[in-house]
Amino acid sequence: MFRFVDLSDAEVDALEARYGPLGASLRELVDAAIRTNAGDAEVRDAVATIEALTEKLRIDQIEGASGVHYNEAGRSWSWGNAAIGLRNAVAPPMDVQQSENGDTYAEVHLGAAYEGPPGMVHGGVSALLLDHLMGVTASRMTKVTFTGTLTLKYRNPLPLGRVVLSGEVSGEEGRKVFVAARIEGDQGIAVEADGIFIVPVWSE
Ligand SMILES: CCCCCCCC/C=C\CCCCCCCC(=O)SCCNC(=O)CCNC(=O)[C@H](O)C(C)(C)COP(=O)(O)OP(=O)(O)OC[C@H]1O[C@@H](n2cnc3c(N)ncnc32)[C@H](O)[C@@H]1OP(=O)(O)O
Repeated sequence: MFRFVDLSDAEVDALEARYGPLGASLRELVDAAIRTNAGDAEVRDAVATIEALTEKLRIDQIEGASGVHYNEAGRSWSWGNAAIGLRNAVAPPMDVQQSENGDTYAEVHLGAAYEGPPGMVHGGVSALLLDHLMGVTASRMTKVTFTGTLTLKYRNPLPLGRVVLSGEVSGEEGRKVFVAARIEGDQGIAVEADGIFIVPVWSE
């Protein structure tokens, strides 16, 4: 489930330098596909080019999904993750910063690919990003935690653009870690979240 890989941090950096630009250019492609006004011929040509690229990448593939990896130094990476995956065009990708006291913070730009109501961030996208940031907050990247219960209050619409997430542990009780978090845009707090994250019995 969490796979140990015998790679140094420098080797992981080199792989990220190879695949990071691939994810970034795919995100550009997604945005361009949503916003293009190109005509029939241009779009047909684009489809053929994309299909050729897909075939090129299919030549050598892993079995199944990307998984969550960690190395000797305690670094963890999950390049397919829906919220933070470097190689996943679906992921913004969010970069979660953790301060020494464990509080978390992330600044994310959400463009056209994350729209729900017109010009606003999709509520499920807010939930996705909060869930992940809160999972990191609960785990402190030192223990496995799964989302048990997530409660969200959508207080105000969240315009597309720059958003800021923050979270902190609000309590602990046995294998339960309580986390509070929020997401805000330029007009203030849009979503408030409370979560109960559980250290699964099998991970102890
Ligand atoms: C090798 C080490 C490497 C470490 C490196 C770390 C790297 C970290 C990497 C990445 C950071 C994290 C980023 C992740 C972010 C994404 C988060 C997600 O999307 S998670 C996916 C969605 N969630 C699920 O799929 C859960 C599905 N449910 C389950 O698997 C189980 O139900 C689970 C684990 C939640 C509980 O199972 P039980 O058997 O362990 O727990 P029981 O013994 O029943 O309960 C323990 C206590 O928890 C409460 N509890 C149980 N389930 C609860 C729930 N759903 N809500 C609230 N409380 C619950 C119970 O009432 C009990 O509390 P009482 O001790 O009696 O006070």
